[in-house]
Amino acid sequence: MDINVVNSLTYEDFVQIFGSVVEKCPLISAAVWSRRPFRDLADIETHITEFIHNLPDSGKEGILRCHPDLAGRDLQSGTLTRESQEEQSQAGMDTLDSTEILHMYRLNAQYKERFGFPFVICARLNKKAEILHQLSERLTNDRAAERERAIEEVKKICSLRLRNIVRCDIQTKL
Ligand SMILES: NC(=O)NC1NC(=O)NC1=O
Repeated sequence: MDINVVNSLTYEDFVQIFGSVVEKCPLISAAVWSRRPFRDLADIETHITEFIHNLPDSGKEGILRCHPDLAGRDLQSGTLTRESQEEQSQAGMDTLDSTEILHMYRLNAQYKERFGFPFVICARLNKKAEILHQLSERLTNDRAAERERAIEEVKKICSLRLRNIVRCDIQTKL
């Protein structure tokens, strides 16, 4: 989709199309719509990032809680969003054997117990081994550092989801 087309979308259409760029948080695109006209994809991304940055810690943690576990119950029962399903399968989360699923489940539970929100990582930029490594390593962070770390991952997920929607001429490194 061209940026001029994005700028001409009604509020309803914009939220319909961009509502999932941050998992289960259509409120963010609803808020960002009022910042039109956008110069380009990077401009939309900047407004989303700003919105998230300005949230209180409870709001940031709320965003994290909207994310499904990696290789969790939603994946097993086929109730992930389309975006999350694609991302988790790209990272090989849908082909784990039962030992790996159990390992992941235990680490996810430990992480949630420690921080009060689920472990979030950009699955499209990481393979199985790296995800497990990060999950163990990030468990040792303190809560504030980990909240910020996880929000950085949300931004990467969002950036890749946006690029699936809006035509982008410039390749920036994530
Ligand atoms: N928990 C978690 O990281 N979930 C996700 N990561 C990602 O790239 N898509 C997701 O749904």
